[in-house]
Amino acid sequence: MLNKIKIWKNQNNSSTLRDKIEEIKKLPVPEHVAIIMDGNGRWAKKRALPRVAGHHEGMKVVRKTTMLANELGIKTLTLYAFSTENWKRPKNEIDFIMKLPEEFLDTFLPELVENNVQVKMMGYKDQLPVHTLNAIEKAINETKDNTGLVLNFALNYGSRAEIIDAVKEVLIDYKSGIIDEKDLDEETFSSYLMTSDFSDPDLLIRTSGEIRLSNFMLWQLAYSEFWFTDVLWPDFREEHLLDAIESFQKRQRRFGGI
Ligand SMILES: CCc1cc(N2CCCCCC2)n2ncc(-c3ccc(F)cc3)c2n1
Repeated sequence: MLNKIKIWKNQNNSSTLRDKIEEIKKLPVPEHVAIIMDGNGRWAKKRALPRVAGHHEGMKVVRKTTMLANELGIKTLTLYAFSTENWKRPKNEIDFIMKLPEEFLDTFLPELVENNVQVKMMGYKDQLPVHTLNAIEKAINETKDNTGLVLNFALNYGSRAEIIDAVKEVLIDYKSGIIDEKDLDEETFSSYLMTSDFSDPDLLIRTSGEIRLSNFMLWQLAYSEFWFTDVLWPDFREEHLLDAIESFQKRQRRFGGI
């Protein structure tokens, strides 16, 4: 009997989820969604597991979130996977995290290719382990002609460093006569950032109840809608992404106007 109830509930949940997806698809979805995937360590701690168990569980959620974002027609999904500040963590945790891209791609790259997903990365590559970078660059190369969702991983990324480096590049171009001060506007400055190929995020999602940006896309998020949830990233499910997008669709964005 209990088994039959579980089957009925699962069937019911999946039809509810399917209904909600169809409802969401009737209205414009955010073109660019950015997610700060927070709460992995706390998820593990709640279960008396090592922190790395939370990161591993969080990796599985990346796949399901990516597949749903692709199905909804979202153009770009940027995931904050490792910040420039994360190097302060214990070495064993960093070593584990730096193996996750290989594990993820070994398992899911065929599915990403099959679903027309394009993998990209933004961040400071020089400090990443070679094995991590090789795996990511292989995926970038194998998906470069795909035209579906752009899955953009922010790895060893820090927004203030990104802005400082952009200013340095502007100064170099100014001294070389490539640009003049009258040329420098928001659009021109944006072209010097790591996100020059992307539109600004329309929606930022942050999990685990933290309400701060943590040095993530500070320039690019100027006009983005924010959606915060107490849900820990390893517990983030399709319905949470749908809730965030439904909230976005109900908001009227004014970009400073009335
Ligand atoms: C190297 C930092 C890191 C951390 C991480 N975590 C740990 C923290 C956040 C939660 C998700 C799991 N994941 N999960 C997938 C990737 C990944 C990155 C690039 C790529 F091409 C394919 C997969 C990943 N990368």
